[in-house]
Amino acid sequence: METIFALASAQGRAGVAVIRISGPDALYAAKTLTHSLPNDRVAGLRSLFDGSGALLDKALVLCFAGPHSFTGEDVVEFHLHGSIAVVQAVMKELSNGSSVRLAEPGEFTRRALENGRMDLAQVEGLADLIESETEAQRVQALKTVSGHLGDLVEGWRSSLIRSASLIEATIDFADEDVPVDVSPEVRGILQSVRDELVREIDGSHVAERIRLGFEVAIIGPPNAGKSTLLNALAGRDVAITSDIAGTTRDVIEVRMDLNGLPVTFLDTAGLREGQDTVEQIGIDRALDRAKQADLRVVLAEDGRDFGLDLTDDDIVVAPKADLTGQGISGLTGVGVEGLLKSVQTTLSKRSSTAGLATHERHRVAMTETHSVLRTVLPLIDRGPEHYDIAAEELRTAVRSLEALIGRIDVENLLDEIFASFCLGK
Ligand SMILES: Nc1nc2c(ncn2[C@@H]2O[C@H](COP(=O)(O)OP(=O)(O)OP(=O)(O)O)[C@@H](O)[C@H]2O)c(=O)[nH]1
Ligand SMILES: [K+]
Ligand SMILES: [Mg+2]
Repeated sequence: METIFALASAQGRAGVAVIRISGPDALYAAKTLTHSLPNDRVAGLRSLFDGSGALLDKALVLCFAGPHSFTGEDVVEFHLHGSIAVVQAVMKELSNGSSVRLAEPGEFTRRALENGRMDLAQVEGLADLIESETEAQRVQALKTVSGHLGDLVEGWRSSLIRSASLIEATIDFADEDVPVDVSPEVRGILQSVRDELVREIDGSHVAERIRLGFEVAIIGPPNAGKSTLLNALAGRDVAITSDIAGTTRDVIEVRMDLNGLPVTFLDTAGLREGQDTVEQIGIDRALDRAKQADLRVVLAEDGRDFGLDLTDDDIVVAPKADLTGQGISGLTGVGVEGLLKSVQTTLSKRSSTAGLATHERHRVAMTETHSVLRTVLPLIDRGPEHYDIAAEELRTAVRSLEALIGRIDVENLLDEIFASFCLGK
């Protein structure tokens, strides 16, 4: 195993910059610069020297002997002065050593996974935590990093293995006069796994929205004031507004943090019979995005739904309240605060149903498992002559769950997952 190093903190000027070294030669490589190392897990101030004995920086040095480290290997961290030149000098000195090389993006985490320090869902959670921009995203990602999903899946996995073993034992003793009837126990176990799967599959949709952000589409007829409203929501001039009907054509997105919830507001083309091809394309896009959005804000007086099958949660509000005395006005700001409140209330109510699974990959694996259980449960009811095939099906489901937490079939997933990691993680 090669020893790797990388800047673990962000590029550029900062109070502190952290360089991390991991691998069998980590302690040796660090000692080449510091001449002496502090005790394991105790921070020590050290001078760092280059090969000719010139001072590179004074740094806080931390050693973590494997396997009790992030990667599971020997790890050393240099907490340097956060200067571009200092980081460059120390990186250069490390590169000069023959025993270490620069890490690839995500390589530290990859080693943590390979050494069993994290499961695959935790790795995804870590990537999400690094990406997190709002409070709800932080809280959710931290839950994933803590391994709650892995624990749940491990529980399902052992339940399925136990069920398979129970029915396999019955097959082996099928010749005996009075084989024990395992079906009540197996049925009980499988039903409870099935119910938990349903709950988690349901909850994964909202969890995924929290991870990626909710979308709220502003729609309505031309000149209703949609772009003006978007600008008021954003607090800056994002979209072009004018008294010309059909001003907006592309969908314009503004990301916001609504009291911890990640929400993207979409300004869209005014809905009418398009006057030209380009406007019509914009209108088609508007309808498309409005359909896919988590919530719609309809800026219209007459309660038209534009063929969108509005839900109870969708908000219909009259425009230009300053002229009519009711509704909302992007121009004066009347009702804008209230709109943000009701969007937030609706989405945070929805968020409370979020489950532990946060990625489509999780949902696919759980759905596969669920569909196996739907096949297996009737087989159990139909009696021991069907146990053979039931046990085989259960083994398939076990493999889906193992793939979810990365016990098997990880290789093809890793590159994709780690592609999103930054250098030094
Ligand atoms: N009095 C008043 N005028 C408004 C209000 N909101 C927008 N307007 C005006 O209405 C006109 C249209 O506003 P836009 O924001 O461009 O309307 P839009 O719905 O985005 O229009 P399209 O993009 O063409 O569909 C502009 O002249 C705005 O200044 C409002 O709350 N009150
Ligand atoms: K307009
Ligand atoms: Mg507009």
